[in-house]
Amino acid sequence: MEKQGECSSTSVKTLNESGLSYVPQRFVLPSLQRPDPSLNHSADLPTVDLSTLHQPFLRTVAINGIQKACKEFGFFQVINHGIPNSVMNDALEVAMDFFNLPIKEKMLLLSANVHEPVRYGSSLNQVRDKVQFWRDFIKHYSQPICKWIHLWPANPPSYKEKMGNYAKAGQVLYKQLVEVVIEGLGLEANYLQDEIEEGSQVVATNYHPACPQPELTLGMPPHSDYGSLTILLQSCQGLQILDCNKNWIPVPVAEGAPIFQLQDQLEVMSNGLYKSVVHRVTLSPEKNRLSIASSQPTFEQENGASTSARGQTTPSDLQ
Ligand SMILES: O=C(O)CCC(=O)C(=O)O
Ligand SMILES: [Fe+2]
Repeated sequence: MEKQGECSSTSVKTLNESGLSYVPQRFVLPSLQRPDPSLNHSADLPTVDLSTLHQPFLRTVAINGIQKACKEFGFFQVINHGIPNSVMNDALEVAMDFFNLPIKEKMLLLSANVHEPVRYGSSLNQVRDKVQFWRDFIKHYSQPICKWIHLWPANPPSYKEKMGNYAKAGQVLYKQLVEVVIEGLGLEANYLQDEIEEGSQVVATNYHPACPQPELTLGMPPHSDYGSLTILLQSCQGLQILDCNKNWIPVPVAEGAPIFQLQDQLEVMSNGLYKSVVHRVTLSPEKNRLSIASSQPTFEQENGASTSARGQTTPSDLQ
C-alpha cells in the first residue's frame, strides 16, 4: 500500500524501471472501471484502400467504404495511404528515444501550461491516468515550415526531422481523408477547406510503460476526442473501443496501416450519423507502448481555444 507522498514526485516510467512490482494505490481503479484481462479477440475493423481514391471509376468505392466505416465503427484502418512505412517507424522510434531520455532532461519541458507549443506532461499534474505525454501545436500547416520548425525539442537530435516528416505526411493524408468523409455526407469535398487551412495540428505522443498489475488500472481512461479526425500510430496493442453493446473491444495493430478515428466535431456535423467512439488504453505486463495521435481540430472556440473531452485546450493563435 502506498504511503502518503510515496511516488508523488516520480514519473510512472521511472517507477516501472525501478522494478516496482505493484500499482501505487492512487492509480488503482474502482473494480467496475478495471479492464478485463481475458479480452483477447480484436475488433474486425474495416480496412479502406486509399489507392482507389485516385482512380475516377473507383473513387466512389472508397467513399462508400469510408462512409460505412464512419457510421458503423467510427474507427477504420487505411492501407495504400501514401505514407512510407519508414516514415511511420522513424516517428515511433524517435518518440521512444525521446521518452528514454534522462528524466532531468525531459523535466525541462515539463509544463502544465497548455499554451506551450512543446511540453512534456506527467500524470502528476495532468490527466491522472495518462502516464506521460507532450504536445506540439502547429498553427497554419500551410505556412512555411521555418515558422514552426524551431518548436521541436532539440533532443533527440533527429527528432525534428523524423517527427516533422511524419507530421507533414500526416497533414496531406488528413486533408484527403476529411474531403472523402465530407463527400460521404453529400457535401462538396472542399467544404471544410478554409477551416482546415486555418486550423492547428496537434501531435500527441503517448508513452505507456509496462505495468506489473495491468488488471488494476488503465493507461488512458475512457474518453472521446474533440477534433474531427485522428490518425493514430501504435507500437503495439492496448487501445480498446466501446461498441454499441457497451463491450470493450481491442483494436488491432497492423504494420503500415494507421487507424483513423472519427471525433466529436464530425459526429456533431453529421447530426450523429457518424460516430465519435469512446475508447481507452489498457496496459501490458511486458511491453512499453507508444502511440502517436495526430489531429487537427476543425473548429476552434471563439476565445481561440479548443477544449477536449479530457479538458485539455489547444491555442489556435500559436505562431
Ligand atoms: O494510445 C492510444 O492508442 C490512444 C490515444 C488516445 O486516445 C488519445 O491520445 O486521445
Ligand atoms: Fe483518444
